Amino acid sequence: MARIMTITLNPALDLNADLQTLTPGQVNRTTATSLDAAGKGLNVARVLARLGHRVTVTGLLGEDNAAPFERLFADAGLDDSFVRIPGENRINIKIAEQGGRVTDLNGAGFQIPADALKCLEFRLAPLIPEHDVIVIGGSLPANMPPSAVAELVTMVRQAGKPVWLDTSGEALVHGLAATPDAIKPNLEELSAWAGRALTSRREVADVAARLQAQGITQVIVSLGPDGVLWFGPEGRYRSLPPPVSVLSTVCAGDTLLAGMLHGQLLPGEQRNPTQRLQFATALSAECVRHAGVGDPAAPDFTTLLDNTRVYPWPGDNNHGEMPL
Ligand SMILES: Nc1ncnc2c1ncn2[C@@H]1O[C@H](COP(=O)(O)OP(=O)(O)O)[C@@H](O)[C@H]1O
Ligand SMILES: O=P(O)(O)OC[C@H]1O[C@](O)(COP(=O)(O)O)[C@@H](O)[C@@H]1O
Repeated sequence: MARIMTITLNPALDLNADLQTLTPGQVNRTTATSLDAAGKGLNVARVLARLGHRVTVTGLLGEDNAAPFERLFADAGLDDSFVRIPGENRINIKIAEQGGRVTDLNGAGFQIPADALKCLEFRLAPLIPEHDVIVIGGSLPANMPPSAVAELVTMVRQAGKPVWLDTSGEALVHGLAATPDAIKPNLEELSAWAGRALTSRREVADVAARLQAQGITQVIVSLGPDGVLWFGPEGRYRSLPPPVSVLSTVCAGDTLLAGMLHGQLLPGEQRNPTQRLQFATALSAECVRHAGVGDPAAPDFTTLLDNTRVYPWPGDNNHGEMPL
């Protein structure tokens, strides 16, 4: 199995609260709550570790409430290379209603010391060559300039290693300019980058083609319950997960990215694109049935897999005009 390093610049404790229906401005009673160490790079790392990979987790970690993160590293078997900084990691609130709607309240994160990025780069320099792929995931701390993402993407590329990026907003704008190997925006994030709402497959395909022409080999666009549009080196594919009963969609995107990266790392003879997308999509559908990341060991995972559809999507017909 591969060695992967994930970078989380702004980790979070996810306060997951489940309830029937949220009534703003009222006292609401939850049916379940949990506080979990999270953040995009960490969630990706958890899935990859479950899939048998050796994973190093790094980034910046606030030392005042580091304990739940350190417990996760130990429990999930993740190699901890986080740079500790003064202060607290943020708390992100995730309100999951019975109907499947999730409301996210994501914090801005800690203020980082002036030398934090340099310290991290110093930590990363010897680690990057030891890993097969680097994943950069999530937002940036409030006072970190978005150009930091471009700096990190460039650092990995210059070391000759592939880099996968999952972020949003200005950090995505800067990160894309540095040409990562793969990205996994959802439709909203890609639309924000494109500067307009993308409402048809053709519009998404046009944006993906621009990114691929720039050198971003894989553009994985997630569409929530409508699955995935994948623009990769082997062609274009569309996947559709089976209907599942949704408890919380938090971590679905991170699970999808981890599943796609796992497929990429399989030995050559197992790297069938249809099966890889099918696996990653089914794993992300598994994820939304409960809190936390997707579980490939779920007892009915094979059924989910069998019921996940993947369609090659040739460019020479009018499918591009289809709504998403
Ligand atoms: N309601 C759902 N039912 C089944 N699968 C889902 C559902 N929501 C998300 N997924 C799966 O998880 C993937 C990622 O979800 P999405 O919400 O698009 O990402 P993000 O969490 O990054 O916004 C989707 O592409 C899909 O495969
Ligand atoms: O860094 P950001 O963009 O605020 O996102 C962090 C949040 O995203 C998550 O990683 C979940 O992401 P996905 O739902 O996209 O998989 C949460 O665990 C975390 O609270």
